[in-house]
Amino acid sequence: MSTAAAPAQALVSAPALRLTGDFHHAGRPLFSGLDLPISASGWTCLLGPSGVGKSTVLRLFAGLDTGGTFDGEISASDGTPVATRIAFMAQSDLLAPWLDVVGNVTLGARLRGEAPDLARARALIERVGLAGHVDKRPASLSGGMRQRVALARVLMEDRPIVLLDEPFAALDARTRAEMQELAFEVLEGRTVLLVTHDPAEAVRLGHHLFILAEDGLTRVEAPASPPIREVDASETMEMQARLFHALRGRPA
Ligand SMILES: Nc1ncnc2c1ncn2[C@@H]1O[C@H](COP(=O)(O)OP(=O)(O)OP(=O)(O)O)[C@@H](O)[C@H]1O
Repeated sequence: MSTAAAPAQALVSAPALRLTGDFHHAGRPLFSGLDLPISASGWTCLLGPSGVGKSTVLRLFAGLDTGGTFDGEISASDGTPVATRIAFMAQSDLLAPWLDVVGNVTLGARLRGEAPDLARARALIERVGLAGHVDKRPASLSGGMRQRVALARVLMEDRPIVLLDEPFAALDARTRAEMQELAFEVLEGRTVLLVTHDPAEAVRLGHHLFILAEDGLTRVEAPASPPIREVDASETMEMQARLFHALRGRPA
């Protein structure tokens, strides 16, 4: 097993989270009376139509600007602040164009004034399949390669709470499956909130599944077997079909 699979340090326990409340953009409600529980030390997947507010939910957890007004509460089961314990991978890769792959993967440590763990960074870069590209800048990488740099960067952070906004969306099918497996392995024990449009991905990775729609939040029962699940297992495929129907507004 690669060294990248192991946490950089002993994991501080990962809390459960909860977001409750209302959110408005320019006086218009985006969601009202939302109550989203995120279980400790597992993967919660959030699906739903474009523009319904999934990224906004992630940004609220991360304490980032949303351009709107939130009237509610974000809490952790251990009673300590959430935003300072988060690693966040946004929908756009947000790579620094002047840094090479190693520089981008170790950016968090550098910004905090810490010495980056270069061995761990290089191991993660190898695990995301970019060992031959360490000296390249983002402009000379494909979209899928840039997304893998951003994935390595968020895995490098080794935080108890990890927010992922469509982290595998730019990847081809094979690489996507491999990166799902890598993320699931490296993030073992973390509290993970994954936003995805892909029912197959949600069913493969999720301990808990939610659909956020214009009329509110719906919990969809995940398969009984624990993730990470085989793509072609019958219960995975059956659940994927049910989730797909639920996303189309039909009974799950
Ligand atoms: N900074 C902003 N200022 C004004 N409106 C915004 C801002 N950011 C998002 N919105 C609006 O808020 C709504 C929710 O956006 P959000 O990105 O959270 O949706 P989403 O469910 O993640 O969508 P997608 O699946 O397409 O990524 C959208 O209608 C969007 O137009």
